[in-house]
Amino acid sequence: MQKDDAFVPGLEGVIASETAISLLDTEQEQIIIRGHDLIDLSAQKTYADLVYLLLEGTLPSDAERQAVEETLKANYKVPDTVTDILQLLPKGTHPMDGQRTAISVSAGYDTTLDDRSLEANKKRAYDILGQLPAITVNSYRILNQMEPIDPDPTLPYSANFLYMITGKQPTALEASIFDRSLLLYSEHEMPNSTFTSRVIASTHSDMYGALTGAVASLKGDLHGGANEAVMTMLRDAESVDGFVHRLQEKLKRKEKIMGFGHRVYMKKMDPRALKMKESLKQLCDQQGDSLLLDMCEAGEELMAQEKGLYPNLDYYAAPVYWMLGVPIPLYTPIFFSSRTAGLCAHILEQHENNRLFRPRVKYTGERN
Ligand SMILES: CC(=O)SCCNC(=O)CCNC(=O)[C@H](O)C(C)(C)COP(=O)(O)OP(=O)(O)OC[C@H]1O[C@@H](n2cnc3c(N)ncnc32)[C@H](O)[C@@H]1OP(=O)(O)O
Ligand SMILES: O=C([O-])CC(=O)C(=O)O
Repeated sequence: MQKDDAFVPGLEGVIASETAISLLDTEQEQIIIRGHDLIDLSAQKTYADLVYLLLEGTLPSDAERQAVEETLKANYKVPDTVTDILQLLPKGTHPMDGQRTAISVSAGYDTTLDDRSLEANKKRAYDILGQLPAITVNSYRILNQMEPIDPDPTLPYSANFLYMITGKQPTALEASIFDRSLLLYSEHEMPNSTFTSRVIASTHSDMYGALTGAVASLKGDLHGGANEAVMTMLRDAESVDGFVHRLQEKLKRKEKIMGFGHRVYMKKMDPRALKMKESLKQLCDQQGDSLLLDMCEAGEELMAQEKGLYPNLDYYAAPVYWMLGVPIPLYTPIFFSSRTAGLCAHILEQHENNRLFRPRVKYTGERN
């Protein structure tokens, strides 16, 4: 029998799974995705490369990347009735909940739902990734009394996603910064949402169910929801002094500051946040307005001094999305859309090499 002292709150540091997908190597300071350093990949590769790497296991050739793009585009169409269901949700529903509902409902349209083979699961992953820009953006648009928008298949997948969000053709810089944000968000070892999806998949439940659980997990502000909370703080503060003052007040009240800290990176900045900070600088230079960068740097300095805490990816992704013209309620759904590539890779892996998750408890209740 397992001893009670095996209990670790929040499973901190516990090895929960074997995986060949990714590792946070805190000693070498690397995020390893199928053998490659994610930060190196972000300098040379696109989100479509990461989709292929995560689902197929190797980096694609140019022709294979092009085939990924074509496959995703061929799956852009969302069934009309899924859009109708989004229309029925109460206005004011968060698009994350719209996204969760649409993914859940999509199970009913899968004519091979009970086929959990690698081949069927991969096809399903590409289908869902293809549909996610329309599901995500149109959840937001419908819930805000706007007409759904159609994808533009002449644009690459990520540029089309940004186009659907803003309704404008992105510049080359905007498209490449958005693509990089998707790449950086695509996979990150065993965060709460990935663990959730693997736990669900381990009962032989299907990919839609595992992803639906993962959306719910990612929504919380201790996880993906932090990017929206960061931007709301920055927007409401309006100035560098206003932002610093707000952070100081929150710290006095012992509140958590969203966008700082990480379960794994304790004493340094999330390397992905550094990359998004570079993108923020580029956008500030291009737009001739450095306010958001100045605010973020002042917040970063204060948090290092006062708490010894450093930014995570959400802290710098938030102002980047703002400068790209993305409405705040879409920040976490975009994170989820990108992460679906990693999540699907984990669900595939779980189905291929399964052991049911069923841990035990440290009982603290009464016993008569
Ligand atoms: C892409 C992502 O999903 S990254 C995560 C995004 N989430 C956030 O940014 C939310 C804000 N951050 C946090 O809440 C945390 O840092 C987490 C949840 C990400 C990880 O934290 P955990 O490993 O659970 O650490 P925990 O919450 O126990 O914090 C340890 C200590 O640091 C403090 N701390 C950690 N993060 C923060 C923060 N953001 N602001 C203020 N204090 C913090 C805690 O208050 C605690 O202090 P104490 O020991 O004096 O009580
Ligand atoms: O790893 C985590 O716990 C959270 C995170 O940064 C991510 O999911 O990208």
